[in-house]
Amino acid sequence: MRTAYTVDRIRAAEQALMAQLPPGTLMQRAAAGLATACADFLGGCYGAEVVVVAGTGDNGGDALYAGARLARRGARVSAIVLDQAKVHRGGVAALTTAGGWVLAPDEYATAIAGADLVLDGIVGIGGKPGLRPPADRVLDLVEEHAVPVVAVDVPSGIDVDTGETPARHVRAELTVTFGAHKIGLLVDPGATAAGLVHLVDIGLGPYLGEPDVEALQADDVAERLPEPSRASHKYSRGVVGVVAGSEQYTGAAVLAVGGAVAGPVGMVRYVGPPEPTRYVRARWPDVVCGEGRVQAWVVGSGLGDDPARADEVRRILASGLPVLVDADGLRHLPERCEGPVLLTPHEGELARLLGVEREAVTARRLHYARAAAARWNATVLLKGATTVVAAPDGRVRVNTVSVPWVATAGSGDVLSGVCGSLLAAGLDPLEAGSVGAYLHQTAGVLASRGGPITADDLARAVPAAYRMLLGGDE
Ligand SMILES: NC(=O)C1=CN([C@@H]2O[C@H](COP(=O)(O)OP(=O)(O)OC[C@H]3O[C@@H](n4cnc5c(N)ncnc54)[C@H](OP(=O)(O)O)[C@@H]3O)[C@@H](O)[C@H]2O)[C@@H](O)CC1
Ligand SMILES: [K+]
Repeated sequence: MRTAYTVDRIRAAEQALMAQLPPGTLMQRAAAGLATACADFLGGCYGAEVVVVAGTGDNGGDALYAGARLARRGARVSAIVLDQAKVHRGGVAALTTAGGWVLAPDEYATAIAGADLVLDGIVGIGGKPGLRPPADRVLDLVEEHAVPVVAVDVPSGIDVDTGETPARHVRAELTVTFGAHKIGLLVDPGATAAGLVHLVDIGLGPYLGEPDVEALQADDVAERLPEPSRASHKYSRGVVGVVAGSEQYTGAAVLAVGGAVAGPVGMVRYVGPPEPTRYVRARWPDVVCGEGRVQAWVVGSGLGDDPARADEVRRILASGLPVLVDADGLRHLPERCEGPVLLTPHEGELARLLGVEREAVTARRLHYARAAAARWNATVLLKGATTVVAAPDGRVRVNTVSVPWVATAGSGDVLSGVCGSLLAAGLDPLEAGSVGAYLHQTAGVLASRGGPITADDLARAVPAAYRMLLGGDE
């Protein structure tokens, strides 16, 4: 499990650990891990040109001490000190002793133009979003010359607790973070700004407590994927009912059912008008068409605006059974949901639900997913490159496995079927949403292999992804 914490929790853990250790120990642990990660990034230190950009806090200190270590290994390391009066003195002394030097402002452009790597030590967890002068002018030069950036702890300028980027910020290829993941490294747009994230263990673990945000990894997903036992039969494995598609949108029915049959349930029921029913029957002979008992429902994709289907959605939502509500179904939510409900909007749908602009949701994904979960008393899975799943009790999971080719028409219909199948097999909405999102993206990896895919390819790849995660044969 990848776990992320608020800045306050990380600060508290840092205080508790620091009380046990000689002063400066944590900064040296951080700098050592950072220097090793930079050396790996560069593919060796000797002769590499490194520019450290050091702000006024300990983040700058980490960067300067790491610069000193790289200089001792043969790199040519210079530093841009953003404020001479407030810079970490020990860090500057260590760098100059190791053979590095501090640049004068008229040397910045030439040094950055010739750099193999820029180390972003402008601000860390003490930073407010945005960059102040002269950091913004230095970033102009870095971007103009397209120099790769390794961010120290966080990419400077992001909102560390939310991943929001309301103002100018660094875009890193690699972020080397200390002690624990910060929420802003896992949630977009901050996650994208961070690039790859490498965690350096500095010993905070025992002091951190419960995480604020979690991201499942392959072994966590494998533990949660339902598997039948020898005693299982089709009903005990779970039955999922799918209410999707219409005369106009027949594909939504086929794709949502395709996701559902690829999941762990023993049986799928489809309930819909004649035309999509014909398509579903032709494609999935194992699917039972018509009403009957189920353990969970998937409702919503491609329903159109038939009032009878809207009533059906309301009736299902009032049944108390676990329900996944997607797309058109989201227009028929009650004032507050009762029972286990998983809503799966994309950003535009969530914006409509909450009465805000789509851009606002893009900018504040975690905030609006949490707000909707609290508002409707339901778990909200906000689709996107880093999927956010927020439960009404405040727990949050994000999915960081992301394949851009998965963003294709009908992909969400497949996801709804997969997650609904997991709900019917007994997972609660937070588990079904987070496991389903991981499974869906893993299917995307297998189907795409670096090229374009259709939603149908995705559904067909789900069983192989399931098998792979369970450790079965390829
Ligand atoms: N936690 C741990 O266990 C460990 C933490 N360690 C390291 O310590 C780092 C935290 O250090 P920190 O507390 O000194 O704060 P930091 O982020 O360097 O910057 C604060 C300074 O920046 C300024 N400033 C603020 N916003 C700004 C902006 N937008 N643009 C420009 N400037 C801005 C602000 O100035 P002020 O607003 O006060 O004028 C303040 O002086 C942490 O990220 C990690 O790298 C490791 O060494 C070891 C273990
Ligand atoms: K930084």
